[in-house]
Amino acid sequence: MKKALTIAGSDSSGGAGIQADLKTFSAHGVFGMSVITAITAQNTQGVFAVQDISPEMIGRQIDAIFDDIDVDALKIGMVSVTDTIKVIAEKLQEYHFSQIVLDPVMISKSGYSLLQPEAGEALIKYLLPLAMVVTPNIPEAEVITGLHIETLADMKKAAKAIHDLGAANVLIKGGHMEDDATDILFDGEKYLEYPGRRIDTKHTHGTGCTLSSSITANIARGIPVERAVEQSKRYITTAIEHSLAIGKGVGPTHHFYELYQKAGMTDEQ
Ligand SMILES: Nc1ncnc2c1ncn2[C@@H]1O[C@H](COP(=O)(O)OP(=O)(O)OP(=O)(O)O)[C@@H](O)[C@H]1O
Ligand SMILES: Cc1ncc(CO)c(N)n1
Repeated sequence: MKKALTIAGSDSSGGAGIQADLKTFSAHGVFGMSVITAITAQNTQGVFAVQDISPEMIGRQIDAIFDDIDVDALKIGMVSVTDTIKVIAEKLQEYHFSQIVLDPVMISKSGYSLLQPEAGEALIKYLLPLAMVVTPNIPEAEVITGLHIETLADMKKAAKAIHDLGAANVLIKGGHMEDDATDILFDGEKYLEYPGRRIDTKHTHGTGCTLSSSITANIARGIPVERAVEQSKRYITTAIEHSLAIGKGVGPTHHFYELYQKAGMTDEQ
């Protein structure tokens, strides 16, 4: 069985973070493991408190996994502070690990800062160059590049700028655009468009986490990046179409193996 790891924060309401990642791995038939970087008190209405896990404990979790188990791919989500970023980067270099999907989580949908502003530079300096795929949304791509993004052409410009910072493949997500939810992938040579019609729902809690963990699971299964993203775009679209009106606010996406089959992805290994 293929094995995937998520290095991310816990979302007590189960819609985003570690919980979304592990559900997504399971739905893809991949064995999921976790390194918890922070615990959030969070629900569908907001993030109310965050407790960061110490960098030492994060390092120990990474060691415990890599000393014992062969990881096929991993994703990085919420990383909170500079010292957390540094220990993750050091450990992944120590283990010569490169199947890395980086979701540069900055601000939650409800507006809470999940990455301290001064840690943004460390994320760019230490984690971006290690990423096989990085998956910023529009506001994150704007922070990373300093560019203003309104059009598909702007997304392409930002993708190129982020590639220049060292990430091998850059996927800019169009979830925050006005009309279509089209995502753009740049691999250093060509741009690929992954068109997506906008689904009219408020229940989009954890869409970014779900997409990046789906890509991680597909990479763990040996699927090349372009096709992994294509399949994961289908998965997230289906997961949003079937999202759940759980709680009083922004409900979560839906993860079920049947959805994975419905998205037409069972033909792969
Ligand atoms: N309403 C929608 N309809 C269709 N696709 C959507 C919608 N919202 C987001 N997506 C898609 O979901 C994926 C995640 O994108 P999004 O921009 O929402 O990520 P995010 O902002 O990082 O999410 P999060 O708030 O969980 O951090 C992308 O493929 C995007 O195109
Ligand atoms: C723990 C966690 N990670 C990521 C997100 C995505 O915004 C969130 N809301 N919570």
